[in-house]
Amino acid sequence: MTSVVGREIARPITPHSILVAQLQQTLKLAQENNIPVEILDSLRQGVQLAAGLDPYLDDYTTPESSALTALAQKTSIEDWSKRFSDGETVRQLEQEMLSGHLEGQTLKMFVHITKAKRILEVGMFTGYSALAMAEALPSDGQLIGCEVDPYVAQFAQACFQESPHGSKIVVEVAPALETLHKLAARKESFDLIFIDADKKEYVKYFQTILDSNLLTPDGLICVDNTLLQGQVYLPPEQRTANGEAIAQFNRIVAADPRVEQVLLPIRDGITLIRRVV
Ligand SMILES: C[S@@+](CC[C@H](N)C(=O)[O-])C[C@H]1O[C@@H](n2cnc3c(N)ncnc32)[C@H](O)[C@@H]1O
Repeated sequence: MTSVVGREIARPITPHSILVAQLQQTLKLAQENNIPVEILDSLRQGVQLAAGLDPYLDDYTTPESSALTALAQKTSIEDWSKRFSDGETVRQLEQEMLSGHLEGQTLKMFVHITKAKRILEVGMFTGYSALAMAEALPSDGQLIGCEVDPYVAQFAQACFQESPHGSKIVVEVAPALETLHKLAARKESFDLIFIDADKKEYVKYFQTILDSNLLTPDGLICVDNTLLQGQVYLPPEQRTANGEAIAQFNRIVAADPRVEQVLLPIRDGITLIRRVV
């Protein structure tokens, strides 16, 4: 489990972990008040069922490599707020951005299943998902990672050097849309594309990828955070700007006749998209 190593425990940022925290708070309130024992028992069972899921998924998913554990640990002890206030990062980054064990192993499995040789990652942060996917690439495979922040790109590259798979990763430091257009102009294409950068630009990434043939004919697009903490199905007035952007992205993908998609409730939601026409 990568979310609890290091200096600080990551705050809940998935619909399920937010639900667990909410249920635990409700149970605490119920215990402090004069609640009938049947209601308390029922609530306790609900908390047990919900709180046991994520640790169980972690326990029965293949462990991450030692290089990934080290990367996650290094990410969790970094003082991201200070890096931002000191002007070292161009935006406020946070350890919760790192996808982690379950999602990393899921992506790695997709690379094995699709036999991808060329991967594009849009939004790399400290490189956890990039390295997880690179571990599944053949020795002549390549992953291009798009990252806008030079500090975190360098942080990731230092971690890649500690892994025998790091040499498969090439980092492009620039706004992702610029990199997508540059790659399209060079007629490059990818078997697997992982989208995980600016939520407000997801629609543009998706449309650029399809319109510019950046995806190979049998290629797979994986999109992260498509549940956005549950905001996409909560009442619209409870959505942040990112929640609204993802709700709109999901509607646009669902209405696009060029693709078929499935939204998996893994972590904060991963949508798999393939081109059909
Ligand atoms: C959620 S994090 C990526 C997490 C990473 N994929 C992982 O699984 O550990 C998003 C990253 O996208 C980067 N980003 C945000 N907007 C971007 C843009 N327009 N172009 C490139 N990178 C961007 C951020 O700097 C951040 O590092």
